[in-house]
Amino acid sequence: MTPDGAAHPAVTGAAGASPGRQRVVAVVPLRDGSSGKSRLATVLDPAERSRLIATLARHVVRTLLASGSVERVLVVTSDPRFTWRALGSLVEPVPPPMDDAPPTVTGTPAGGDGDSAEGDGPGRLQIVLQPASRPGLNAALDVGREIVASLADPAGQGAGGTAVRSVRLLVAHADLPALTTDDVEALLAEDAPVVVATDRTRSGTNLLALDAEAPFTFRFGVGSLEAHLAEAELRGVRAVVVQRTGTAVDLDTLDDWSELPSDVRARDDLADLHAAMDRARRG
Ligand SMILES: Nc1nc2c(ncn2[C@@H]2O[C@H](COP(=O)(O)OP(=O)(O)OP(=O)(O)O)[C@@H](O)[C@H]2O)c(=O)[nH]1
Ligand SMILES: C=C(OP(=O)(O)O)C(=O)O
Repeated sequence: MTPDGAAHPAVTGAAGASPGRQRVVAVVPLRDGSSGKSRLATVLDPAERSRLIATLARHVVRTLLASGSVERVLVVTSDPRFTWRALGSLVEPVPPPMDDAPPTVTGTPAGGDGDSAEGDGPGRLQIVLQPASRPGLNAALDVGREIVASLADPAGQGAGGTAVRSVRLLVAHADLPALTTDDVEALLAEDAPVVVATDRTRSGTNLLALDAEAPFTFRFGVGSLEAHLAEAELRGVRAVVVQRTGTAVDLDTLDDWSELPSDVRARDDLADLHAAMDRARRG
């Protein structure tokens, strides 16, 4: 793995987007509270896996909400009840609308821990139902992207008539225990239309930044780093690859647990899983 802070241009070409004045909306896919972390099923019982899914998602969403550049966070899930239970402590609930608006649950960040930015409006966190008719990770992200694209100002004008470019979409997986606000800001500061934050084996994609309205097919799954770079090339846009500790380390396997920085492994929110993981790791 490369040292923190090192970003690695992988593909170069035409001038890229400058993130300058773009609004940024994060989309976090979170399938449910039971089927995920299946590669840890031999180590953790179902209740522990569910707790791990919730803990990791809380960390990622809290980090995104605390990142100064992120305007709002949409969590796309097929289990809004679990997701609300997992994330509700991060926000002051705002009652969902009574009319036939889309099935979202919104809230504004809870104060008290210094995480919420000044001037937060209602609905900085939205929980979005992934319809059963659109299953899978890539489809979940399409659902999120459609909502994000609808937030773009069609006239290209922000408050006070200043020019505002289209919305920047930041996809972030919900299982990145070492993600920091510095990681998020570093990714968003990359000057390229497509930014891929790869995993520690340099094969997958843990985060992806791109313009919400740019034509681009999500290709998450096995070998998604190469697939996303190929997709960018196909679309004729420049892509850069970023690999930082906080963006690279997800938590799918026992090996991932071993690769976590020791301060992350020791964190309070992972404490109750520590014993189970370490026991399994020792065999
Ligand atoms: N909404 C939604 N999220 C998904 C779906 N599949 C995966 N995800 C999320 O995408 C992220 C990356 O998924 P994986 O790395 O496969 O994680 P996982 O499903 O928890 O783990 P495994 O069971 O080991 O595959 C996690 O935040 C998942 O919750 C899906 O079909 N719908
Ligand atoms: C879905 C992906 O991640 P994971 O390997 O964590 O399943 C991916 O990298 O595209």
